[in-house]
Amino acid sequence: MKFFRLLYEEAGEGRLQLLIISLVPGIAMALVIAVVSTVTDYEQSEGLQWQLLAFFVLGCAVVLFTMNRALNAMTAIVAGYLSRMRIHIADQVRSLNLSAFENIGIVRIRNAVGHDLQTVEETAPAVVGLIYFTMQLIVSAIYIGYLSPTAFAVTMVFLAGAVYFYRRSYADAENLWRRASAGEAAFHKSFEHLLGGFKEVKLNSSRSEDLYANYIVARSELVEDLRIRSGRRFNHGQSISDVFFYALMGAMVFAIPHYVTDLSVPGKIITVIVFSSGAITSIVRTLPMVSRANLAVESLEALDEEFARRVKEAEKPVITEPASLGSGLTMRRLAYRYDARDGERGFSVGPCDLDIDAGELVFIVGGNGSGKSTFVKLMTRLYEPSDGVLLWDGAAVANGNVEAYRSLFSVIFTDFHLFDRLYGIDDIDPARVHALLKDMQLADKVAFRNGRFSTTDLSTGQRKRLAMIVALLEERPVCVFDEWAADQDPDFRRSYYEALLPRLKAEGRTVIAITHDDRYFHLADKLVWMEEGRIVRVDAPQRALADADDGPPLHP
Ligand SMILES: Nc1ncnc2c1ncn2[C@@H]1O[C@H](COP(=O)(O)OP(=O)(O)OP(=O)(O)O)[C@@H](O)[C@H]1O
Repeated sequence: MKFFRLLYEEAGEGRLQLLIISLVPGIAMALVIAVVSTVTDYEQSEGLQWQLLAFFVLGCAVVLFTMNRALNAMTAIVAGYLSRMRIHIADQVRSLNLSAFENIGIVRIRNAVGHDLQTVEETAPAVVGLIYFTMQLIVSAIYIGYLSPTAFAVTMVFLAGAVYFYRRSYADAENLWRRASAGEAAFHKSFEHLLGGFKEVKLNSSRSEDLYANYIVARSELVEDLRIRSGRRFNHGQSISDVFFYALMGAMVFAIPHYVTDLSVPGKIITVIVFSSGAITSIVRTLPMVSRANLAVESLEALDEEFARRVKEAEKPVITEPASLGSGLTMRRLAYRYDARDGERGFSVGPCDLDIDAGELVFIVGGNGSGKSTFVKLMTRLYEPSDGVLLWDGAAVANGNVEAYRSLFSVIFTDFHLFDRLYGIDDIDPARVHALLKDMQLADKVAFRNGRFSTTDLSTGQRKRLAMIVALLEERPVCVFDEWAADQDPDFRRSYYEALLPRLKAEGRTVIAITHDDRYFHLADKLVWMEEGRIVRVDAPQRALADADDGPPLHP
């Protein structure tokens, strides 16, 4: 079982010690039960049996002490595993390239960090109990064998029957639980739509009803049905093992006395079996938990394998020196294709040929869905090209320099994320931040204290202005803005095109902006037209204007 293997591996050097302190309480408890069972031999005339009392007290003390140690050790192991896995998953996620991240999906990663790790954490202490009760049963069985080989043989036959039938039910139950887990993932997807699309759902009652009734309720009920069926199979297994158990008791009371000479033996055996019933019940209750933890470990391992397949060593984040752009960027037959989904071919961008000179102001324009954002993700090397070359100052962007290359860019995507603090930007001059807040007309809304903004609860346009402040503070040589002005009022929009972008250019930065604002197209050094994923034309409006100022063009 993967779950046990995981605990074994996580225990590391201390695994032998853990095994011993997990085995000891079960053995000690079985010995205590053996002492208790001798009550049938009790003779009042013999007085208090000091030896047995001492044995009893010592046994109980050993159980308490070693059980406590075993539980503490298991807690430490599992806490270490949890922390290590969380850190590992975060590290793997930041090492993925964007397409790998999109293909794995946020829901799956959240499920691993939340549900799967939590299941492992909750189940691990139960394993100590499982070992304890199993040992108790084994030693009790040996004790029964010592009292009467016949009774031992009968016990083993009944026990084998119970285990056989329980395992059959258990396998069915586990399959049903596996299907329930898959259904659970589908349910969470629908539920994410309810949370993420709360406003849209609130405003549209038929959407609300459809999402609720046909997806959330339907998927939840499917999971409910599978869980009930799975639970029933588990319970069925438990009931059958109980039948064997009662039959065993019956055999001890009504049959075994005919085969033993010492009539105190059946009484002792029954005492042991009665105690064992508690152990069997606990084991039977723990097994479904272990089964769920096993599925959780399977899913964590599958995710980890996917990470291993997709994380490219060369893409692992490394702290790089601030990069600079000397001559510019060159793209030759650069291409990218999204993976096919549901039998549909993925959208492709390219092959694209483009030169962006350092210090240029470049506008990328084109209809919706023409591939502008995808092209920018490819150019910034968030997506790995499926074909072609990308040159940075004449040198190919390849495995060794991709991290450094990415550090050229400050990007504001349309679906940008505002962080709670300025991660990775040291030595910030608060006066500079304050001046930028004033420039962006946010000074009365947002303050900058202790390295963080006082709030990010702002309007869409204001949030974008705050994102712009962060981008400017990064002081990267290339700024990329994806339809930044789309949510700004006309004044801000004008000052973005007529003041901010030219200022960035004047500072020597290269600016690449995706835009639909044709009234400002003339400001660009290069106007890159995209259609259906391809660059169909590149204009040079500023050069055209300069040429017009210099007199009539040579080739009208
Ligand atoms: N994460 C994704 N996975 C698969 N396909 C995608 C993904 N994102 C975009 N696409 C595909 O790429 C096409 C181009 O999308 P893209 O966002 O690049 O266009 P755009 O020109 O920026 O559009 P807009 O002007 O509307 O922002 C889309 O029509 C879609 O089919």
